[in-house]
Order: sequence, then structure tokens, then C-alpha cells
Amino acid sequence: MERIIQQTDYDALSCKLAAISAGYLPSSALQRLPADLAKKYTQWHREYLLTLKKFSRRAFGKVDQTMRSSFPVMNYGTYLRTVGIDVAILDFLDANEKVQVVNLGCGSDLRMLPLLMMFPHVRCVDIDYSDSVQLKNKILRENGTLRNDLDLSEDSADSSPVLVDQERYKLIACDLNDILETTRLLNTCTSGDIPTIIISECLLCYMHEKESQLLIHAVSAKYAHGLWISYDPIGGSQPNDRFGTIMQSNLRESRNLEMPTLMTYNSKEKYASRWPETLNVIINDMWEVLNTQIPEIERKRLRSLQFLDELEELKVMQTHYILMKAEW
Ligand SMILES: C[S@@+](CC[C@H](N)C(=O)[O-])C[C@H]1O[C@@H](n2cnc3c(N)ncnc32)[C@H](O)[C@@H]1O
Repeated sequence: MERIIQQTDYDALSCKLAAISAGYLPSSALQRLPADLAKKYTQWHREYLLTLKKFSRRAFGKVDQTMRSSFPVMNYGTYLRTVGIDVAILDFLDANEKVQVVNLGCGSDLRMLPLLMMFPHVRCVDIDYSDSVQLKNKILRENGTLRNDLDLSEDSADSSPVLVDQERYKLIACDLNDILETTRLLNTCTSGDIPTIIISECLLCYMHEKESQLLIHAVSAKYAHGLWISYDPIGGSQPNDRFGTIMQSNLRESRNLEMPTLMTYNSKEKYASRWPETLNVIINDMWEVLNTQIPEIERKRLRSLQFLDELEELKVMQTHYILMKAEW
């Protein structure tokens, strides 16, 4: 099961590459990227894919194929999830200068690169299963652009779970189901006094209820001041809503993959109830994000990229994904 879950990262990567290729990402305006970093954003992702090919032709083949078969509705979804999370990070950075960003289940996410370049006081910590971060570590060190921009050496670190151990960037191998090891590594690599952003982007949906709740409670209790940003699908709670059950049976049949809590936390309210009551929680589905948080000028830009005639399909999909921000 661990391996099947790790492979979901290839979907996330191919969706991001497809959205980049079609011009949805980056959004210089909302991700606040200066022109040189907007160019780099595209370059980092393309070079990551090309270097992935050197280490795993199979993974490259999967990503490349999925990327090419991406539809406009999927590009919208990737755009909304990426920009929604980035805007929440940037808003928190407006109010707090020295911040650590902990990306749980980071996969191949390269969001640390613009953050490290744009904000000299920000530190980033990426955490995923050992196999996933070992591959990421190899790619980051093999590719000249990624290596230089992260100021990495070509040699890999030793067998420690901290594969990149810099002052401002750490890449850590950890099974987040193991709460003792997770808290031990966070205690070593982060500080409880520094304002902290926790990201869980399509992570909690693959974890079992007990382990995910332990993770939420242990990690949010660790930091004096923080913001937890979580993005996930929800199954839907209306009596005739079959989105969640269909999604579960498709995943089971096509990949033997489970989303154990999709129908447990199947509404915005139930999903938000996973965080301690004392936190200030804001939760929106992604259809609301599109219509209330993306300015009209940006929506016009999106409409100009590809013809989207599946508006109803977009609405159905995006009302079943949420962006949750819990601040304390
Ligand atoms: C769908 S991918 C998302 C990757 C990244 N967050 C993104 O959105 O681009 C899910 C990631 O969560 C990781 N993951 C799931 N369960 C995990 C666990 N128990 N410990 C560590 N990583 C986990 C997987 O290995 C995978 O990289």
C-alpha cells in the first residue's frame, strides 16, 4: 500500500506540469512572482521531470503520459489548489517575517524554491516517505539548475533520515503514520517558537483516521503560533451525492488505492472538525475559492487559455475539494 500511495505523487506532478504547459501556472499576479522567478518556476518543473527520466523511466513515462492527457477541468483544479495554498502562505508571510514552512507529504512539490528565494528569513522542511524523498534528493542534486538554486552539493547525504540538512532547507524521510518518529524529527529540525506553516496537500486523504488525527493534534500542539493549510477531496454529504463512493470504487478498481476517511469527513464542516476547537478555522470548497477569491481579471486570463465547456463538471469536481486554513 505504501508504494501505491507514493505513486500518487506522479499524478500531482503531472497535473502541475500540464497546468504549466497550458499557461495556468505560474500566476505571477497571485503567486507574486517577479518575472525572473516566473520563468524559473517553469524551468524548475521541466528540469525536474527531465531528471526524473534519468532515475526512473517508468515514473517518467507515467508522468509524461498523464500530463499529455490532461483536460481543462483538471488544469483549473491544479491551478486552484496551487494558487489557493500559495496565497494562504503569502498572507501569513505578510504578517510574520521569520517563518518555517513544513510540507507534510511533500512529494515532488517544488514550492520551497520560490519561497527560499523570495523570503530570506523563511526556512522550509519537506517530509515524505523514505523512497519518495530519496528520489527527490537525487533529482535535486543531479540537476544543475535545481542544485545551484538550492545551493546543494552533488553528493548525497549519508543514511540519516535528514537527506538535505541545510540551515534553510531540510528534506526528511519519515512515515507520518509513525507519530513518535515524526515528532522526534520535527523536534530536531524545527523550533516550537517560530511561527510555522504546516501544509498537507492531498496527504490526509490517504491516511487512516487514527493516524491522521494523531498527526493533526501532535503537530499543531508543537508550535506556539501557526497556520495549517490542508487541501483534500471530500466525499459529499447530500443524500444523492455519489461523488465519494464513485471515487473510492474507481481508485480501488484501477489502483488498489484507498482513501480511508473520504466518507467520514465528507463535508466542509466535518473536515474542519478534525482540528482542535481552539483554532481559528476557515474552510472553503474550491468552487467557492474560484468564485470568491480569484479576481475577475485572473479568471478572464484562465478563460483565455483553453475552451472550457464542461462548466457543470468543473463545479461538481471543485465542490468536492476543500482548502482549509486553521490558525492559532
Ligand atoms: C498526492 S501526493 C501529493 C504530493 C504533494 N503534497 C503535492 O500535492 O504535490 C501524496 C504524497 O503524500 C505522501 N504520503 C502519504 N502518506 C504518507 C505517510 N504516511 N508518510 C509520509 N508521506 C506520505 C506520498 O508519498 C505522496 O508523496
